[in-house]
Amino acid sequence: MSEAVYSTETLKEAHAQPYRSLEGKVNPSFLKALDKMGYEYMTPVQHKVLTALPSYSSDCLVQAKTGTGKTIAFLLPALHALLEKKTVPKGQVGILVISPTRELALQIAKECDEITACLPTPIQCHTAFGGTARASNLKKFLNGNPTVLVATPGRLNDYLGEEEVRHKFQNIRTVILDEADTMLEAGFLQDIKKVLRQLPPKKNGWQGMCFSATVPDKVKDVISVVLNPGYTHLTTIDKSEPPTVDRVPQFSIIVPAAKDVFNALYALVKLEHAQNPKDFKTIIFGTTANGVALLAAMFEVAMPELKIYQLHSRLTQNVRTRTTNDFKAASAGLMFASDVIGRGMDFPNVGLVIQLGLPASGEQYVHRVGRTARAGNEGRAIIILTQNESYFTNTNRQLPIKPYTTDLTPSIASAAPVVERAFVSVDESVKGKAYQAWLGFHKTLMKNLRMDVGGLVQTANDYAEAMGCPEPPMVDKKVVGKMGLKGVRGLNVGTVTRDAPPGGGQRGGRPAANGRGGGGIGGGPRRGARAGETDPRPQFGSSEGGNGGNGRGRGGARGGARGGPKRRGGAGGVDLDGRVSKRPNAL
Ligand SMILES: Nc1ncnc2c1ncn2[C@@H]1O[C@H](COP(=O)(O)OP(=O)(O)OP(=O)(O)O)[C@@H](O)[C@H]1O
Repeated sequence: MSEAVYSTETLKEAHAQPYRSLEGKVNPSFLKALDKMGYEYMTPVQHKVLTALPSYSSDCLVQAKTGTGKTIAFLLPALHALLEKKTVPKGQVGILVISPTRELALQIAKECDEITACLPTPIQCHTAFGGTARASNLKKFLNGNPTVLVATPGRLNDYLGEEEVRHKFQNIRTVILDEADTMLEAGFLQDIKKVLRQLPPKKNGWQGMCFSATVPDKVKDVISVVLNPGYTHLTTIDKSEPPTVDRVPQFSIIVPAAKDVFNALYALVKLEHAQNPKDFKTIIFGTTANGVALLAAMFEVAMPELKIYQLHSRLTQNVRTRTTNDFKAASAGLMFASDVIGRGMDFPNVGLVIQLGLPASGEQYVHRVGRTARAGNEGRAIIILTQNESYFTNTNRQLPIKPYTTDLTPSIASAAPVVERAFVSVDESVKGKAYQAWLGFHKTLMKNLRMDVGGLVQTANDYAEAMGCPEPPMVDKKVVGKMGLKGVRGLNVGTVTRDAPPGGGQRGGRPAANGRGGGGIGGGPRRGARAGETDPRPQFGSSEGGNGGNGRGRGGARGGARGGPKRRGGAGGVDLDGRVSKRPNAL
């Protein structure tokens, strides 16, 4: 099949093989569970894995488009082989699934629970990720029978630091990397290697399974950390097809400058909503967590007719989980998100994905687009870029992006007063954090953006002006130093204290030459902000891994997570919160 059509109806029409045809090959309890889940036919990737894999214990690299049912495609053979071989004693982990994000880990665990629900003896599936109570989860894990563990790398490494935990992996039989290209990328690779060092060696015979929608060549170079040479490579992607969700119409809107993005986004959402007022379920991806929080805050005021959601690493894990579940169940709403849900997450019936600003890569763009048009449904995708950022479409010519068909110019002009008014209600500290995150994110892209530091700061200040800041928000001098922006004209440098978040600034903080007549104390902090609402730490120089839930940083601190390794390896970059870290921008 060349098209990704995967609802039961369309699968039937496409003459997909029914799960029934696997009777005698797959444990009947799984077939019963699949039937209960409403999965009558195999999607192409499920069919391929279940019929073309030499054995259900074979090492494999599997590539299939987003939203085509890869989760079942790895769980089913691994679980079947686990039950058949019976080599994993009670209390030991048999299958380890490693996922890049907390939300995805939860989603996989839920699917595992469903598929094992009809077994005569239930199987326990545990999760381990940051931002959750470590001690009680670990106790449950150690005292329970976690036959399957779904984990994010940071918390997993944290667990594996304990002798008792390592003991539970002595009979491991399958290690699965979901979103394998991300897991084997520079940022995560060190974590994965560290995990593998704590597990029994590969020569003991455990199976490795790597699944992803995108598999760049650089990943194939390091795949040997989990797969034996001679592994089976299965793909349902036709080589002649563009490597993307080709049946999703994709459009771009190029606006002149950073100051125009808010008006353009508002005008676009207004227009798209008017065209589809019923069941308008849309995800809007921003570049940094704090940038996303800003958009959500503005839209809450500007568009009260829509239910607004937000998901990013600056929220507690409880809030993240609740919001994930709410948005999954919602029939309509506007979700503002960072890449914490850029991959793998299955939100039913999302009809539109909007990306505001540059994705980390062409692959990440594809994964974000893949949040729509899932399981056979329709969907569209739109990316808004500034003129400076428009190189993205030129350097990713394989992506089928066409110019947006409606001229938004008049709507953008009429959006301006609404957006301006809405920003009046947005807290200055939210603006300040978004400004700082913007600087951090774009600093790493200066070469591509063809900007020097002066131009970068000027553009950031235009962005601040567009959000209604009377002058550039204050940035802590330590942060300015870490960003390598010391002495750059136009910055409002000061001392940001515990009570004064970025954008606020301590009274009496040293005003800097901001090129706008000084002043220095930009948009003071909201007085009496509750503890925990502001970030006492300078926002650069630490590596949180807020996306991956690696057990450290904000979510971890609040949820009682213990610190994992201090940093990830790899090329320097800015994490999803716009903070400089040692790892690249991708998840
Ligand atoms: N055999 C099937 N029949 C009908 N629906 C299915 C089937 N298998 C999976 N689905 C549904 O398809 C959707 C996508 O599945 P899944 O999340 O596993 O896709 P994926 O390929 O892992 O996506 P991504 O690349 O984004 O991670 C889910 O809603 C899932 O419930």
